[in-house]
Amino acid sequence: MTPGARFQEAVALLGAIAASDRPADGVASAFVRARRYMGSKDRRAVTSLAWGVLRCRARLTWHVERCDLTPTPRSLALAYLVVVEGQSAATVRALFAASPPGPHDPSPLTVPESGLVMALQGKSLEDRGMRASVRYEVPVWIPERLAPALGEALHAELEALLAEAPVDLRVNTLKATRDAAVRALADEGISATPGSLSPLSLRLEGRPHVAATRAFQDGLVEVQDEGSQLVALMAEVTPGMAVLDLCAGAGGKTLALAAAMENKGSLIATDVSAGRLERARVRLHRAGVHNVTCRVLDAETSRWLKRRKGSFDRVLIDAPCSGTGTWRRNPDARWRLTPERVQALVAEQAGLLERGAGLVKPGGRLVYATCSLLPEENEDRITAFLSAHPEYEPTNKGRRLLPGRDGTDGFFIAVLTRSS
Ligand SMILES: C[S@@+](CC[C@H](N)C(=O)[O-])C[C@H]1O[C@@H](n2cnc3c(N)ncnc32)[C@H](O)[C@@H]1O
Repeated sequence: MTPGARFQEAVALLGAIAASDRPADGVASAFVRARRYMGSKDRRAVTSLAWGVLRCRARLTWHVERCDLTPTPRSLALAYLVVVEGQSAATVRALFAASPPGPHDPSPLTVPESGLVMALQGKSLEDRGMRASVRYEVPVWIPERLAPALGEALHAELEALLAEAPVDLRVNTLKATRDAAVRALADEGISATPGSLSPLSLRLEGRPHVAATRAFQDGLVEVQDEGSQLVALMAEVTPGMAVLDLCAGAGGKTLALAAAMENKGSLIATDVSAGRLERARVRLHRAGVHNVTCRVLDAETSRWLKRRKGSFDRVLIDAPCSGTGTWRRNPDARWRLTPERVQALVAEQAGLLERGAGLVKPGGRLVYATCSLLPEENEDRITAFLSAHPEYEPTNKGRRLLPGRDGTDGFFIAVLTRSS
């Protein structure tokens, strides 16, 4: 494909992402699958331009609007080429110069677009005139909602959310030690160094294709953010316990809990999503886990759970949340979050805490976690829960993990012990 055609496909991909309410990576996969004429280099170029634009969409929008143009996928991509990649006006014009244009080439530059390309020459992405929400690429209501929790760290943490997340692995202690996993990865040309927060974590150099390695396929390692590993560690499960992972999803924490339990005792993994639990089953099999029962939460499972009141040593609620702590990974997720959605999530979280509370046995613990940075999903939920549940005492009222300070995704983890 010509460079112009790649530009045109990136614009089409951005349009498809904007028109869909599905996550951008899913839209992108379907987009490239439907275009067999794209080779692997074309795909990389197209998605890398589209992702680049998404990562600085608010700042590019600011620049485009200052030039009196409407921000569209095409005007934003043009602005990206000039402001972020520093392309000259002549190089940009050359993308549109195919004569005659091929079927995948872009339509000629319009006069206002040429003006935009000229006006942006030499400009940098950031500008003192941008307000915080533009500068940090977040919805306008976000900075003031995060300020009470982050205080002076607000700007540094918003900045950290703009960076790309590193690739972290958790070593599966059912199959390997951390040293053995490092050696196995090194044999496959992957360099990994121990993380500093979790004794099981490895941080990889670069972004290798982990799923293609023997170490991964043999279940020695799983991809998991170090913060996510800490959630499972803070549950302090031991072999032989009865544990419920109420919102198990695709099993990230379940896997870590099962390894800590050394495959002994009972671990029930429930979720409302059958598809996610199916993915969990595949991962549990690869990891050599055999003390887990996966159950889709339907009316029957709910009745079954009710009969298990007061019977678990640990109940983990890895709650559905805004995911604000994971924005490094999903450049478009931040633009899909609304205050109304947060409100709905808060109600779900309160409901899940109520449900989990009754299932813990006296002396057992309820572990509540989110990958959110918003106080209403975190500290506020725990305060409200504790005031309604005198039978619970905080063992840890809430530990926060922050991308800037801790180098992990943003997390909140509270551990509450049932006294009676
Ligand atoms: C943060 S994700 C869980 C991630 C998972 N624990 C992991 O480590 O991979 C939240 C999960 O909660 C599930 N969920 C949403 N509402 C639920 C409910 N009422 N009961 C149980 N699970 C629910 C979602 O389907 C989603 O998989």
